[in-house]
Order: sequence, then C-alpha cells, then structure tokens
Amino acid sequence: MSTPAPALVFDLDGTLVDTRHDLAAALNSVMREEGLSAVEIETLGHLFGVGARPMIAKALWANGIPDPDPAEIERLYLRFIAFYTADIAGLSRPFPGIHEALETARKDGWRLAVCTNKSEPIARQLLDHLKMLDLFDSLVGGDTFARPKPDAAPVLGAVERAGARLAGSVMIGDSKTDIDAARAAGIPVVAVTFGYTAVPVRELSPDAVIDHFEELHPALAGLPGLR
Ligand SMILES: O=C(O)COP(=O)(O)O
Ligand SMILES: [Mg+2]
Repeated sequence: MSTPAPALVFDLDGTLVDTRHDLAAALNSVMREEGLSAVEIETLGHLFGVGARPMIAKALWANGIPDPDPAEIERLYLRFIAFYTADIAGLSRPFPGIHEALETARKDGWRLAVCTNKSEPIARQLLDHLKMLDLFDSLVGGDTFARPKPDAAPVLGAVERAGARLAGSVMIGDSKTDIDAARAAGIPVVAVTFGYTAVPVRELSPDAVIDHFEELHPALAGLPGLR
C-alpha cells in the first residue's frame, strides 16, 4: 500500500466561511425574544470565533446585565441554536478564492479536512447548505472528541478520519485557538488575516500568514520541510 497523503486541515468560522451575519442574526433574534436590544456586528468582533455562549454573554452585558446566571446563558444558548439552525446559511458565504484553492489542493494530492469548534452536526449542516460538505474527506467538530481545539485530539482526528498522514499535514485557521491546536498536534499552521481574532494573527507567530486564499499554495510551497 502506498503511504497516505498529508491533509490540509481547515478551521470553519472565519477561515472557510464568513458566518458572522447569520450568527449575529440568531443572537439578535434571541435578544428580541427576551425584550432586549440587538447588538451591532462590530460589538461582537472576535467573539464570532469562540462560540455562542461568549456572544450571548456579551449581548447581555451590552444590555446592562454584566453577570448573568450560567443557567440563564444555557437557556438562551438553546434558543440561539434553534434560531441559528433554522436558517444557518442564509447570509453566510465562503471566503473568496476558497473553491479554487481547494481544487488546486485536490490536484496536488492533498487530503482535505475540516476541524472546527462548532458542534459537528451544526458544522455539517452549514457546509451542506453551502454545498461544500462533499469537498472534504472529514469533518471534526468541537464535540466530536472529549476536548475541542486547542487540544490536539480534534486536529489529529480530522487528519486520521481524512485517511491522511500527520507528517506533512498543515492547519489553516484564523485564531489563536487554531494556532495552538496545530502546535499541540505538531503540525505547521497558516493563519488567515480575514477571520475573527482578538489579536492580529501575525503576532501569534504562525508559520505563514495569508490575506487571501490565492496566497495559500505559494505559502504552503514556502513552508520548510513539507512534502
Ligand atoms: O464555533 C466556534 O467555537 C468557532 O468555530 P471555528 O473553530 O470554526 O472557528
Ligand atoms: Mg475560526
């Protein structure tokens, strides 16, 4: 049997897909239902990349509720998921150049994986709606293994489930969580600058930084010791 190919492991929110508008719409539907004020997309910033609960907490804070009961956050989280999954991709769009970059990756022999901290069924639903699910050999979510990124397990699992080998695999993400997860898994990481991050990704010392997916393959070619 020939040695398996390495994988490109993509984060989802802020890397493959700009999901901000649907996330904000679901959050604001919850706020409206609660008789609270909506929050502007700018108020949420990097929180689009860290899951729904911090976004809910921020929206409550913006409404003068700085210290909500955890049980209350959980109640609102379930409402958020109901709204979000009812129209998951209405406003979400893949970032420019991703389809071309994935096509080139296929031609170059990479296996393709998704490793997100979104829950696996929701991530599948989103990519399915965008007709992108079939582009990948595996998808691992934040709830697939015992711990989400920055733990190494989901990255390792995404590579394995893609039928790929770890050596030579590369993570592509938009946040510190992705960079730390790649480091934990022992693979290089390319950071995108167009996602949701609290600190500019360049300050987090990824192995390469890209501003657009047309820069992905040149960046991969520049990584030392790959393939
Ligand atoms: O939903 C989250 O927690 C973030 O999702 P991501 O890992 O695809 O950026
Ligand atoms: Mg992300």
